[in-house]
Amino acid sequence: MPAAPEIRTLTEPELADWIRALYTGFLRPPTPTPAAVAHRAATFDYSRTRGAFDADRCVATFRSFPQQLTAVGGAAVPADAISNVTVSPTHRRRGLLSAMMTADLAEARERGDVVATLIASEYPIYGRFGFGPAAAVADWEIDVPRTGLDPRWSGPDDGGRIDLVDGAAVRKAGPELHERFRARGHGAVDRDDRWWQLATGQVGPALDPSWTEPFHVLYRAADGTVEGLLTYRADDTWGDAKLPMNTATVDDLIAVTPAAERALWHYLCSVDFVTTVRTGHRATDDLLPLLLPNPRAARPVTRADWLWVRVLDVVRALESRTYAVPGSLVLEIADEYGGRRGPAAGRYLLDAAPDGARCVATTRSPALTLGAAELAALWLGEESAARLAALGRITVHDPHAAATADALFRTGRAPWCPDVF
Ligand SMILES: CC(=O)SCCNC(=O)CCNC(=O)[C@H](O)C(C)(C)COP(=O)(O)OP(=O)(O)OC[C@H]1O[C@@H](n2cnc3c(N)ncnc32)[C@H](O)[C@@H]1OP(=O)(O)O
Repeated sequence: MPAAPEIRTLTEPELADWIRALYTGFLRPPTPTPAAVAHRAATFDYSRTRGAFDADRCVATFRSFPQQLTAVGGAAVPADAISNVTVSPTHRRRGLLSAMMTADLAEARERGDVVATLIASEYPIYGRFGFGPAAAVADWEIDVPRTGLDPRWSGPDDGGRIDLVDGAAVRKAGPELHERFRARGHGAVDRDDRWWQLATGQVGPALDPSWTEPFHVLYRAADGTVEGLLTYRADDTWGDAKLPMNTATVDDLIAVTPAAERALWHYLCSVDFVTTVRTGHRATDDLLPLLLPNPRAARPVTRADWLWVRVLDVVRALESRTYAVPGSLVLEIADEYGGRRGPAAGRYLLDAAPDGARCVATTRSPALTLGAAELAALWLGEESAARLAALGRITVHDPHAAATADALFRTGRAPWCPDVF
């Protein structure tokens, strides 16, 4: 029987081999370019980058980094963001992911992170570790000629203006705009400098020779404040009868006012030649379809789980968000994975009010018993307790408790994480 692969953190000389394993797991051409290695070398925290090594070959990858996740009400909570998870096909289903995850989550809890986050490649992987789908996304395809929008539109009529700008202008205005955006949207995560460099091509061409420059547009309100950013690409498709049939695809559209959101969508649907708009991943309750005079012109093409959350510290997670109405609830959280007690396990009394909440361990009888994954699905307002109870995933001890939980936890707008990480 060959020795089990050794799981440990990385040293810099092993990075190229680690990236090769990463590309292998994601079915990308395996050998990284020197630029890709150099870029990651400059941005990685090796103490949070794990690999599994069989003899001298890296056969599994796992990385985490610090992140700020916006809770309901706008507070940023420290999150352990998990990414780059792969196990090579030669070593699958031997527990390598489980071992790397267990080690990372233990460190995150120790560090004081409130939650762990990830974007799951496939639904069945992470529930077993206490992650729950916490913010879904939806994509629409807009049939532009059917939207009912005025085809003679030539810009916002609200005093604002739209400007095409270059990547340098986006790197200047984008981060501050995004800070305002994420402070008002639960489910959003922070973006570092590297995010803006990648989005604007400062490092893109070196990392990926097929990278092409997108179009960037800023919306400024009448007083000059930047309130929205749109980044999009377009193809070059023409029909047989010399009719333009171009598709514009959104890379990023963030706005801090409905006026900016409305103007940016209207702008994109007004670009000459563009007959189809692909929206990219939006909030499931995005304003978009209803911004169009004919909402059916926006055909839903995707609705899927996106951001997954794992609560590591129940007290701080519940105290960090706001609640629409006052109320109290005793929750029993059943949390076990890999045969051990998980960090969310316990019985908690939540005393919630619109201006804050208090959560303490309690011995009182629970109103609801739920798993860590279900707690995550409720925490950002994504899921309904009544629905989880109907599915048998929440045990209801008090007949009013599911309704109370929904009154407390649900939010007027759906959570949304526009980013992939
Ligand atoms: C945040 C991100 O980076 S998402 C990207 C995740 N990576 C990928 O999808 C790339 C392709 N897939 C892979 O690399 C691997 O299959 C991984 C990482 C998903 C799983 O790694 P493994 O080492 O095989 O997982 P491990 O052996 O620890 O499995 C633990 C349990 O999860 C189950 N499991 C693991 N992966 C899957 C899956 N894709 N679908 C269903 N069940 C799964 C296993 O069957 C096992 O179940 P058991 O305990 O009941 O026996």
